[in-house]
Amino acid sequence: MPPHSDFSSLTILLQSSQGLQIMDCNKNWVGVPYIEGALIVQLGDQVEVMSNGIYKSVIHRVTVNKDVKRLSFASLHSLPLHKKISPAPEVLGENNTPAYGEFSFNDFLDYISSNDDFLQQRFIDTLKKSPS
Ligand SMILES: O=C(O)CCC(=O)C(=O)O
Ligand SMILES: [Fe+2]
Repeated sequence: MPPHSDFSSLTILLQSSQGLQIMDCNKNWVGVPYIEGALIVQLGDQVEVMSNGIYKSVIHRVTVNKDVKRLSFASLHSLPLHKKISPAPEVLGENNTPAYGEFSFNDFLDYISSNDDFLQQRFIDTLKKSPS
């Protein structure tokens, strides 16, 4: 699975073997260790926007190999389809400046269905008021 962040608020994941990798703050790929029965919890784009970037949605990818069969169960938890999501006023700084525009899950679906290269540009980057 190519690099992406999840559109959700929270993703809860169970993997049957190693394969998930996350990108660290130095843009290096780090393997998530396989621990039998462990649930992996990832923050998604909705939390990054609601927290005005205090919490980052994790960029991740999955690698497999021909020798080991791998199953994963990903449960993505999201706000309702048309609910508008924007930075919470409580977390805005002194300047009261949101770093992201508002969006709904429906806006995300429109974006990926009308952009063939949606894996090249993350949806959340289109919401940022200034490039990072
Ligand atoms: O298979 C995995 O470990 C991750 C799956 C995933 O990233 C996703 O479903 O969004
Ligand atoms: Fe994912």
